[in-house]
Amino acid sequence: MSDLLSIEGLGITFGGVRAVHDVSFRVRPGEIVSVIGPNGAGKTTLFNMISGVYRPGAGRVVLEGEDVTGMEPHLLARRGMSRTFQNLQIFPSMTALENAVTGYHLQERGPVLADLLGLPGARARARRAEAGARALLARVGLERAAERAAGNLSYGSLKRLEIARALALKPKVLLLDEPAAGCNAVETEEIDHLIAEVAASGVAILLVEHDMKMVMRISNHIVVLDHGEKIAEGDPATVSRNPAVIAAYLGVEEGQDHAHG
Ligand SMILES: Nc1ncnc2c1ncn2[C@@H]1O[C@H](COP(=O)(O)OP(=O)(O)OP(=O)(O)O)[C@@H](O)[C@H]1O
Repeated sequence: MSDLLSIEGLGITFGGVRAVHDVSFRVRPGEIVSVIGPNGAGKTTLFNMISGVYRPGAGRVVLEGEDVTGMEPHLLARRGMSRTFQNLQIFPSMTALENAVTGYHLQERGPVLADLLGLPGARARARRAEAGARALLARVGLERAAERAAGNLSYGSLKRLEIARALALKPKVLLLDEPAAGCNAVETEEIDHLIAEVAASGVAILLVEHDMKMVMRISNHIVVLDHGEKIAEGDPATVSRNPAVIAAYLGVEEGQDHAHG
């Protein structure tokens, strides 16, 4: 299968510190690719460059053969790349349904004035968005929470709500920033299933996640960063046996790892 997303030599420097340097990898439709690495390895920075939050200092982001480097997040979303954030960006006083509906607004091209003026079509659009949002809530297992204030939902439900909202954009690639952070084992497993189901529908998933068990369970491909550089990539079994990866996680300098057998 051909590449959907191609990351080519991405790099960025903050005040002389090389946060990410020359990172390349590819993501195909339906594939789950995880970016892992110790704290400060550059995962979030890499994500922010891919999703248009930061403009890379070097390299390219290519989406379906088109150079989208540094494109603003809302424009990327229209081209099929949507993301969630490490810190939930849910409106707590709004219902789950209203939060899911907000996902549709990015998708629409300029009907806001028509909506404000109450022109014909606005109500039909609102109905379509609501029906779509209800279907998405069902897809993430939240149909019965539709009318509840988001602020009263469990953490795991909020994480699923955020994924529902990102799915409203009908992404071809979905970037998930720590989808299991703060979740208990049961909630993490529910998110596992949801991610697998979304990938099975053909959406490419790119995720940053600290929960290593989850990463090993669900990833088809893992990219490992350390000190801003890619030190390994491959399937979970290969990556978890890689001495450089083990050393990075143990904080051992390269060359000393032999001492550990
Ligand atoms: N906006 C910024 N300004 C200056 N330095 C930054 C900025 N963002 C990140 N850095 C630095 O870049 C490096 C990579 O940080 P980053 O947050 O991307 O790592 P990470 O792998 O996501 O870490 P964690 O696992 O702790 O979330 C770190 O040295 C960090 O201090």
